[in-house]
Parts: sequence; C-alpha cells; structure tokens
Amino acid sequence: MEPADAPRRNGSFEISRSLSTADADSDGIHKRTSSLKDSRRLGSKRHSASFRVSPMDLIAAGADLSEIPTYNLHVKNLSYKVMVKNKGEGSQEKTLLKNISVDVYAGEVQAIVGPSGSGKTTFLDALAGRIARQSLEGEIFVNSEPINESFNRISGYVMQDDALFPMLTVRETLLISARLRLPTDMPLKEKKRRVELMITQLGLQSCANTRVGNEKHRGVSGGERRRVSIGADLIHDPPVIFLDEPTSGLDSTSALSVMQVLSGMAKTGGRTVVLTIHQPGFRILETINRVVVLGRGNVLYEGPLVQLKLYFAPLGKNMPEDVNVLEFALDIIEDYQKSPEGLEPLIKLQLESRKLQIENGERHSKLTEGSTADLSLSSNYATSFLEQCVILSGRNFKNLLRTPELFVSRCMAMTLVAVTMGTLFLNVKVSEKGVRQRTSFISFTLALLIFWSMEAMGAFIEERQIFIRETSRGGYRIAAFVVSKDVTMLPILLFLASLFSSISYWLVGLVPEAGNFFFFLITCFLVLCTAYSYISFISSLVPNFAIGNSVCSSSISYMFLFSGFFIPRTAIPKYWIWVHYISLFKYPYELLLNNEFGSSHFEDRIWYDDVDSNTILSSLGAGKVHNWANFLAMLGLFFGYRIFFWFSLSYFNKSIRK
Ligand SMILES: Nc1ncnc2c1ncn2[C@@H]1O[C@H](COP(=O)(O)OP(=O)(O)OP(=O)(O)O)[C@@H](O)[C@H]1O
Repeated sequence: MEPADAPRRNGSFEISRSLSTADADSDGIHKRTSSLKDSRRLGSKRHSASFRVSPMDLIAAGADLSEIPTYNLHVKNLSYKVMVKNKGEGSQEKTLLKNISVDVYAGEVQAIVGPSGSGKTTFLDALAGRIARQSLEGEIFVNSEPINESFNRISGYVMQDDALFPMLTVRETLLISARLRLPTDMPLKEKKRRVELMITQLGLQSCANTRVGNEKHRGVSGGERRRVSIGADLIHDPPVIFLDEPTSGLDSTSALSVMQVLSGMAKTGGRTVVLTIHQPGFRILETINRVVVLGRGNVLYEGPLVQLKLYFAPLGKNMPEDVNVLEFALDIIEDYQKSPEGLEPLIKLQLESRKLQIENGERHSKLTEGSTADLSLSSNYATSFLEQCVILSGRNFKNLLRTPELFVSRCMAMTLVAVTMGTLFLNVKVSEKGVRQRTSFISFTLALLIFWSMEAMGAFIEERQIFIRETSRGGYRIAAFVVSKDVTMLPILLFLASLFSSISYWLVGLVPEAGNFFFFLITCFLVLCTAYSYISFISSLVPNFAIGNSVCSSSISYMFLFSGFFIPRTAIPKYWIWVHYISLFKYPYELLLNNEFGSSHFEDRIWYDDVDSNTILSSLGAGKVHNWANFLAMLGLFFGYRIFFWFSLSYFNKSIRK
C-alpha cells in the first residue's frame, strides 16, 4: 500500500475514479486537473482504479510544462537474435540488433534512420515493447525504472499500414477510437472536442465527413488516410509515441505536415516521439531533434541531428555545403559497407564518442532530470468490458448498414438455395422414395448451410490487421471483440435461418405442424451458429484466405462424411468414431430426422412394406435421440469454438515478435 500522502507517484498523475466521476461535466478537464492539483497539495487518498491524465488535459487546464510528466528512455546494451532456417544447413543464429545503447529524451523527435534492412523497424519494435521481453538481451529503462507491461498504457504505436474500416468517415473513425481509448468517465462532449482538435491538428477538416475508403471503395487520399491512422492511434494522447515510417507513401507537403504535427506534440506537451524514416527532405529535417543511425543492426551515430554534420570529420569525411545531412551519412555508411573493412570504423567511432559523453556526465544527468515513470497503472483499459462491447457492436452494425449489398446478396443466396432445395424435393410422399427424399433433403440442407457459412471466412481475415492494430496497445479486450461479433452476427443468422426454413420447409412438405416447423428453424439457426463459430476459429489460425478456404472445406467435407448420412454410426470403425462426435453435422442431422420421423404426425405410420417410423429412425442411427442432449451438444460446439477463437486471438494474433 502506498502512503496516503503520495498521490503523485513516480511522476505520473493519478486521480481517482470517484474524483473524476464527480468532474464529469462539460468543464471536466479543468475540474479534473484542479482536483488533481488539490489532491496533490492536500494529499488525498489513493484509489485502486486510476487512469492517466494526458499532456493535452494538463495543457488545456493551464498546467505549466514542468508539471507534465515526461518519459525518457534509456537503452543499455540491447541485442536481439533470431534463429533463421537455412536450406539444408539447419538453423543459424542471426543478430538483428547488436549491443545497442541509446538515450531517447522527452520533448524531442528522435528519428531512427539507416539503409534498408539496417534494423530500424526491429529497433523501434524493441523499444515499443513489440518484441517479447525474454527474446531481448540488455535493458530498457523508462526514466529510472525498467520497462514493463504497463508501458503500453503510456505509449502509442502507429503502424506503417493504415488498417482502418473503409466504410466509416474520418470523424467516425476518430470518435470510435476516442470512445474506446479515453476514460469512461470523460464526458462524450469532451471526447468529441478531442476529436475535433485532432482533426484540426492533422489538417483533416476538409475530409472529416468523407469515408476512409480503400482499393475497392473510393475515399480519402493516401496522405489523409495516413493522418487518420496517426490520429486514431494517438487520440488518447500518450506521452510516448512510436511511429513506423509515418511519412511513407506521402507527398512532400503531407509528409511535412505530419512531421510538424509530431514535432509540435513533442515540444508543447513534453511528449517523447520516436519514429523510423527514410531519407527525409530538407524541411522535414527541421522537425527532427535527434537521430539514431543504424547499419546492419549496429548504432553508427546517436545524438543531435545538428552535430551529425561534423561527426564523420575524424574519418576524413567532411560534409559539403547544401547537402542533406542524412543523405550524406547514409552515403558514408554505404561506402563503408562495400569496403573490405566494413562498418568497423564507424562502430568504433560511435563507441568512443559515447564513452566520452558518459565521462563528461552529459547523458546520465539528462536522463534523470525528467520525472520518474509511472508503470503501475491499475487498469489496462480505459473503458469497461460492457462499454467496449457496445462501441464495437455499434461499429459492426454501422459497417453492415454501409454495405447493404453484402446483406442483400446473402439473402438472395439463401433464397436461391431454399428455392432450389424446395423444388428439387417438392411435395415429398409417404413412401420408400419419400423416406429417401426426406433424408437427402435433411443432409443436403445441412451441407449447404455449413458450406455456405464459409463466406464468413473473408470477413475476419480482412479485419485482422485492424484488430491487431487496435488491441496491440490495449484498445479493448479480446473478449469484447468476440462478443460484439456475436451481437452483430446472431440476429443476421436467425433472419437467414428463418428465410431458408420458411421457403424450403413448406415447399418440400415436411411435417405440416407449426411446432415441427419452428424446431426445424431453430435447428437451422444453430447449424449456422456452430458453422460460423467453427469458421471464425479457423480464420483466426490461418495466414490467408486461400489456406483458410482449403482447411475449412477439407475439414467440413470430412465431418460430412462422418455425419451418419453416408455411413450409419454403428458402421463407423471405432478408431474414426471421434470424428462423428465432433462433426458439425451429427447433432442437427439426428435432430431433424427425429423431428420428421419421430413426430407425432407420423406415429405408427407405415411408410412402405411393414417399415414404420421407428424402424426408419433406428436404421438411420437416430433411434435413441434425446433432443435436448443434441441441442446442448450444438450449443457446446458453438461456445467451444468461440472460446478457441478467443484463445487463438489472444495468443496467435498479436503483433508481438518472439
Ligand atoms: N524474424 C526475422 N527473421 C530473420 N530475419 C529478420 C527477421 N525480422 C527482420 N529480419 C531481418 O532483419 C533486418 C532488419 O529488418 P528491419 O525490418 O528492422 O529493417 P529496416 O531497417 O526497417 O528495413 P526497411 O527500411 O527496408 O524497412 C533485415 O535484414 C530483415 O530481413
């Protein structure tokens, strides 16, 4: 327990939920910050649930810069090795980062530069906690504390790819991000104000109501999309910001405006900005304070950009006038890389220069000047599970409404299937042929519904990058994502099951009783649910649509083979019987057979010769079906695959490298 008189802890401000709830009005920030100041002065009690007050809040409340928590990063002897498989030679160790020691200061823009393949992204990932800690050698400190998992809460990461929903507008995208990432008790009005501020800061006013778009749907320009990505990831105003090539793919004007925004964030809010960049132009150079120059995983220079000009002079490399200093540095690296001595002279020069700076006490004093980091925030998410479910479900529905053609095509496909099946088995009779037709109708209905569900595969695979981007920095709980998908999909599946059943059931002429019809409908609904659950699980495991398609179609064909339709359960060899029990077909097949031949409508009915309904059910392996047991088994399959889906999302769909 922390002493009651220590409300400001390790340099980050914490305020209690009770305080902030009381502040939840239009003047929220001012009140919250003054409460914060009061609580610091008076020494209020520490509460268990807490969240960070962002630099933006503090600046808006008129706090001076010295009151804003700042975070310096200190990297000491960091190395990262991976095992690489060589054809025929087994595995070999490859060092991607070699003994890197670097300091990153708050209030500055630090650029990581170097030739292609020099390790820029790898180093950025290591700093941002996107490489498993146990895979890294060396240490990373946030001010004086070793980095830990809570660092994700105070840092934001902007990926190189713009993974955004194309059907949402720029303003909607930012607002959803704000609602997910800003504290629950911040008034919606304030969140909207933040969004408008971000739109202005990023120069997105003219396209705020334009859809983001993608290759298929026209939307904002590439440069604007890049800025929306940055806005969505930084809307919660993290004090430490990592960006992987924020200017890639942008024209020079857009690139400059992005860099100016980032430079402004660093200067005015004391934020720490670290980014990778490829050959920036002259004007962009003005927005960069410090650089880390990498070559083959080694640090070749680290320090203020302005000093780079003279840095290589001891090696006889003097920079001519009017030359881009980074291009000059990269040319030198290229020359050394090609020379027989390699990068050794540059590595040596850097080590000596760093040693000198440490001896002069420059680095150490600077690093400890800042406040100490708060890496123990109690909650990993800004919003509650329920709120996340509501926001994500709302977004799913919005996406569905914006793509009505998708829903209409699903309905049309289902109608077509229902009419085809209905007319193929039109008005079945009570006869030997009628028995065959009914069992065929039931099994092919199941096959069509389950194979048809494979269209769900593309949806998750397309969305996966967005999911990874949003969850990598604690945007929401994975369980909230799973639940929100169900909230959106289950009503649609119920509608489709009703559409299919209403058409095909009466055309075929199955038991003409309302109870049996609804039993049929519910079973079809559960079939769609279990198939959707299974297919989403597979789609979370596979790298792409083609592999997913092949895994799903082969596994479902297998399950169909062991459904009991082609080979009755009693005839399936013991060593294969497990496939029968996990088959998506078995339980609904038995249920629908029982609904038809076990119904009171056909009780004691002789179908042909002396064959009655019971004999038919027994011969089909559905003689002792307990409807509730089969329903429970289907629910078990649905929830089981949902849990596997969640598990797979938690462990295999992370952006963390091993
Ligand atoms: N998991 C891995 N296994 C093997 N090699 C890897 C792995 N990840 C990265 N590399 C290699 O490490 C080197 C550095 O990669 P990284 O992506 O960090 O470079 P970069 O400087 O960002 O390149 P670019 O500027 O082209 O994006 C490259 O040679 C890359 O092929």
